[in-house]
Amino acid sequence: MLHELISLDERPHLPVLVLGNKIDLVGAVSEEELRLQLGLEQTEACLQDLRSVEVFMCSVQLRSGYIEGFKWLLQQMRPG
Ligand SMILES: Nc1nc2c(ncn2[C@@H]2O[C@H](COP(=O)(O)OP(=O)(O)OP(=O)(O)O)[C@@H](O)[C@H]2O)c(=O)[nH]1
Repeated sequence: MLHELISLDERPHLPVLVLGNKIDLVGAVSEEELRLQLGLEQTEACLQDLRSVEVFMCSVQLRSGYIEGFKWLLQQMRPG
């Protein structure tokens, strides 16, 4: 599903923000593991020039991480 979204020829300029939430919980996966599980390593390698995809680890509970993610998203969507 994520790969289908990322690989879409339609609107290739639109960025994709992946939020890895609940990092405050014991046993939460690391960013590395999340990227691996989502297959984002390969995606980055082959789609780097096509679509921006970024992972931000966060915790809504601790109010951390997601603001940076949305800031990144806004930045990607600014013209120029
Ligand atoms: N510990 C912790 N709990 C969270 C966090 N974010 C959301 N939750 C809790 O996770 C539960 C499910 O939240 P929902 O907003 O219903 O999310 P959902 O996508 O419908 O369900 P899940 O996929 O189970 O998270 C709620 O009890 C939230 O309070 C977080 O960063 N840390």
